[in-house]
Amino acid sequence: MSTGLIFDIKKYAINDGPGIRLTVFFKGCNLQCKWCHNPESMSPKVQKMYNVKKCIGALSCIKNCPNNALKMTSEGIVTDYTICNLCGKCAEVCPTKAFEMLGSTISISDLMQKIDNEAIFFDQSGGGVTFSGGEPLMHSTYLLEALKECGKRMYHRVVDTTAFASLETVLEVAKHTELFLIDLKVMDSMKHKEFTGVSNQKILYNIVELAKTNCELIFRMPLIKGVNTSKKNIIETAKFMNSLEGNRTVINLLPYHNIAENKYKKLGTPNNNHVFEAPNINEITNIISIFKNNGISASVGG
Ligand SMILES: C[S@@+](CC[C@H](N)C(=O)[O-])C[C@H]1O[C@@H](n2cnc3c(N)ncnc32)[C@H](O)[C@@H]1O
Ligand code: SF4
Ligand code: SF4
Repeated sequence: MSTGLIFDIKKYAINDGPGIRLTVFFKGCNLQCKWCHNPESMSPKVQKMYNVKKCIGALSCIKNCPNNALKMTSEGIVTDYTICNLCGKCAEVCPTKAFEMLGSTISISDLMQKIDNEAIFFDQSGGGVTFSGGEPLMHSTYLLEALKECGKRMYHRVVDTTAFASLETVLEVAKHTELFLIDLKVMDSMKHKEFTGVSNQKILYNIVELAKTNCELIFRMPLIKGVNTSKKNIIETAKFMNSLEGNRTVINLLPYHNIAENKYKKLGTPNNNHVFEAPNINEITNIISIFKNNGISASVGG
């Protein structure tokens, strides 16, 4: 049985598909979006987060570190990552959880136990399980095992993905998924590469093929001023959606927010000095009507 690196499991999620859901967040992403609100999901390795505001100077972390990797400074505890082996012993003893380890492996049977515990909410609300991240398709062996187990129990399955994987993987996962949530981040491939680290050619090709299956597809677009809010990009997005097989005409708009600002600081990775902005309400209304005029039903949220 495989194991997956997971950084969070969120109960009672209501924005990751229909009904009340349990969302499993994988750690590791093959895109590196400059606006990502889950920076703790980007690295495929276990990480350590330090919140200086929670640190009361108990120093139990320093005493418990087997490698002498911690030092008290005027700016709080500093880790020497050349000797820290991410064993987590500092986080274990920290009384205020100023240190937090990000990412742990979990067996399929343990994961299924957590999912089964929430099943009562799925039945009552028309919900189910969502696999998100990070990028779930980076963990395809584990993901497929989990999807198959959920399928045996008739749980509704959503995969929240970039579709940046081999077509073979995407189509195999599609056999065990009811609904895909997929971003159309920006249609211009150079811009896509500039802001996410990869071109969108493979993504768009995979979506064309995915649309030929019976899976439901809901598109999402993080709305970021100056990146993807131009009339040209909205029309190109609508044109692409209209070219797909099946009725693929729904897009959820997610206005940019910077709730992750603090997380970037705690991870010690300031967000590349990029300052992003969401469009204002008038601009969003205009985007929705451009979509509408081009046959696409767009709304905020989801
Ligand atoms: C964190 S991603 C995980 C799934 C997958 N990696 C993806 O990008 O589609 C989940 C959703 O959050 C959105 N998102 C990420 N950062 C955001 C931000 N700062 N503001 C608004 N939406 C954001 C993404 O566009 C995506 O629709
Ligand atoms: S993770 Fe382990 S090695 Fe690293 S600072 Fe904490 S206790 Fe020391
Ligand atoms: S693809 Fe998704 S998880 Fe990965 S960096 Fe972009 S928004 Fe974050």
